[in-house]
Amino acid sequence: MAISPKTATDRGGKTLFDHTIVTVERAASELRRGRPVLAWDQQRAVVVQSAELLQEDWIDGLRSLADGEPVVGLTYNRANILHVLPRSGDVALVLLPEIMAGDSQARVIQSMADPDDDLMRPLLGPFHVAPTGAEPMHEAGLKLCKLARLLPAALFSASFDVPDAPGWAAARGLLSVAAKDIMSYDQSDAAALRQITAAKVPLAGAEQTTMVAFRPDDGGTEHFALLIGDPNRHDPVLTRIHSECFTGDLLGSLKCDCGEQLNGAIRHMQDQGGGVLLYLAQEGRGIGLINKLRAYQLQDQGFDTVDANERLGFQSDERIFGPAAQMLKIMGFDKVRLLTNNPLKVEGLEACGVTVTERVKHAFPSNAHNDHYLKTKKKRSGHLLP
Ligand SMILES: Nc1nc2c(ncn2[C@@H]2O[C@H](COP(=O)(O)OP(=O)(O)OP(=O)(O)O)[C@@H](O)[C@H]2O)c(=O)[nH]1
Ligand SMILES: [Zn+2]
Repeated sequence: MAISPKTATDRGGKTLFDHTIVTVERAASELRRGRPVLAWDQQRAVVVQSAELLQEDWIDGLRSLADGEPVVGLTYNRANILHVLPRSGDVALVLLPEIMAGDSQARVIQSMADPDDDLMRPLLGPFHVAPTGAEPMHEAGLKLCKLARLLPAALFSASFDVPDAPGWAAARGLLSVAAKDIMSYDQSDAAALRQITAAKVPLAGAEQTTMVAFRPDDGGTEHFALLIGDPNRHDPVLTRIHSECFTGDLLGSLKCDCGEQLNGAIRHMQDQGGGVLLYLAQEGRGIGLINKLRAYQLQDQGFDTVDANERLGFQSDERIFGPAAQMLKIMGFDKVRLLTNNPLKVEGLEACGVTVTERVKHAFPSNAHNDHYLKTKKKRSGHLLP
């Protein structure tokens, strides 16, 4: 169905022809399909391709699109593991490595991205950093990989001057996206959240519960809130920001404390006469379920939860709190008593304009499987745990 200009400008005063979020979402989906996209900044551009999904013929494909050799882009954390460092900033551009007879270049590039192979290929390298430093499009390219829930590593064409990047891309059947739109995506996606619907969902132990659904106008990430009881809007509301954990929340995994924290928060709110549970679609501290399972695989090899994330090329925590703050504001809450052991959640929420009047501790006894995880949270991530 075509969208008439009237409909397009009708939704909360925003225009659907402001393509920012739509374009970033589409570009992320292209990467997930193993397709390249063009990232541009001012008059410069690079073609970006996810490293983990790379196929051999695309290396020549990138050579044919831009003069010069492609380079592999890695975050500081991943580059550090491979003993290369960025020339500046957080992105290392690495020359295509020599390959041994019988190996494929795409396979070696995948191994540079994916630590699953670190033990199988301990002699990978040495790697050499490219003579030119990263440009804004490279940083944006890696951010786009993260938004696509892929490993943050990419094959980039040589960068080049281009007066009309969208036109250049369209002529070659590629999607183009501005680096600045990728970098501001998190804020725009959160700011565009709208309440879509709300319905009663009686929970065992909290029968007066309403589930409220939020979605950005332009098709980005959906988040949910549970209103337990009917908390009043004038006093600070008992609140839990809970990041999605499929394994802990749904499957009852003993590897983390999420399931207990989720059910414990609902019980606590019921006992206290009401509260708000914000259920954020930020699985695995924002890296996605597949990457969390990769992190678990590394933990099976002996790395702790922080080192595992970093070995994958991520920060130890990739979450953002804009969506949580936005949902609270839309529902009419501006002051909270936050159920958490994590000081970063308090800071994150306050930075987004919500007052945290009190941190309410939210700890549960450990078990044989999550004891080390909880100790790591206390020791390395500053969690206020007993
Ligand atoms: N990357 C990664 N994510 C994990 C791991 N274990 C649990 N998670 C994720 O961590 C998040 C836990 O979120 P929360 O319980 O809301 O937050 P928290 O930082 O532990 O802080 P609290 O409010 O004190 O519970 C969920 O998204 C889980 O999926 C892990 O080993 N690696
Ligand atoms: Zn969990």
